[in-house]
Amino acid sequence: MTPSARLQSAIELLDAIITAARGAGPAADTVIAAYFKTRRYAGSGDRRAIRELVYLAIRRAGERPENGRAAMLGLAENEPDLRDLFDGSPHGPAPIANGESPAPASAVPAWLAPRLAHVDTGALLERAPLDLRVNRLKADRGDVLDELPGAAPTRFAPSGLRLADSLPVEQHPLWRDGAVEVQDEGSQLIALACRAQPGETVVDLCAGAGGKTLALAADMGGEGRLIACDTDRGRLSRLPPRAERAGAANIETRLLDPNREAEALVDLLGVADCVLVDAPCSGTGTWRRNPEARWRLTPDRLGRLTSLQSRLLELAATLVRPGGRLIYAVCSLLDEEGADQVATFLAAHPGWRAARPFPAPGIDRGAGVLLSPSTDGTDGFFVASIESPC
Ligand SMILES: C[S@@+](CC[C@H](N)C(=O)[O-])C[C@H]1O[C@@H](n2cnc3c(N)ncnc32)[C@H](O)[C@@H]1O
Repeated sequence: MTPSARLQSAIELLDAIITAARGAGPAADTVIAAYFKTRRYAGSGDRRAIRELVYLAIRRAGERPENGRAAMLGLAENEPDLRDLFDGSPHGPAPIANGESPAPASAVPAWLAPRLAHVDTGALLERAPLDLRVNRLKADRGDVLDELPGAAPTRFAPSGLRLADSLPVEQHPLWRDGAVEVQDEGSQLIALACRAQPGETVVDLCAGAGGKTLALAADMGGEGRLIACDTDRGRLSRLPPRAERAGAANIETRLLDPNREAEALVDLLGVADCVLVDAPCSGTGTWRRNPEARWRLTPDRLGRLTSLQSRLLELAATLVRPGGRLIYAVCSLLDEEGADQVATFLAAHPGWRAARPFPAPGIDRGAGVLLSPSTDGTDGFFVASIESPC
């Protein structure tokens, strides 16, 4: 493909990504994969170059652009050579007309900027590293390090590794044997904040496909009860095969009915040593992995998420035994999803006490801790550890 044809493809892809973001459609990666499936003429070099252009344009625009062409005209402001590729050639984009407006550059949507004033938002858009968690049920970090040249131990998570280059992890024997899982160091630290012990009863209330459940299982040495819940059947169904690969035999999954979650949890009332609420959230802390998520968040959606988060926090509290632990986490840097939620909870529940979830890293924020790409090199998270009265 000519450079102009690549640019035109990137514009078409951006159009599809913008439409998907407007209507809660598929994520950018899914849109890109579907686009190339029907365009076999694009070779691997073309695909790489087009993808690169698409993500550069996405990262540059905090607000959802009008269309793909505006997004790309915006990128051409940073990279003037791109302007020459708007050349009207057979597969290239039409020449730039007088008065055409490029999408403005910004790190975050304007309505969110004041709420993220405490964050280095530029770092939220840098490329994310690839971290692995070594599964201690099957392997030892030192041994895995020997097999992965260029990997280094993570700074704070004791079972983590950071890879120097991206690697098709799922094709690696270490992954196939269950010795490693892909997991950001921040997520590893949240599992660590649970201080799950062998023999305990631990509930992972929003387990999804079980990323943190598997880390908890390793901390429990496979002993005790680990109940992984979620309302999303598809996500939860991905956990059992992962647990099998990881050699984690003590996980039970429980599908919850949205708005009737408590009905499936009656037997756990007041008995859990620890409940993890890894709540559904805006994902502002993971924008470096999903930069187009900035185009999807609206005040309405944020409002729905914060209501759900406070409901889940209340539900989780009913499951914790006297003296037990409630760990609340969101991959968001917004106070309304993090520190404010915990402050409201503590005000309504006298006797519950917050403690720092781990000695380092993170910056204290309200009753919890914020992890962020700029200060800790992890995805952005808020995490709080709250103990119930005895
Ligand atoms: C941040 S994700 C969890 C990620 C997961 N813990 C991990 O480490 O991979 C939040 C999860 O909450 C689930 N969820 C949404 N509403 C829920 C509800 N009412 N009760 C329980 N889980 C819910 C979503 O389906 C989603 O899987």
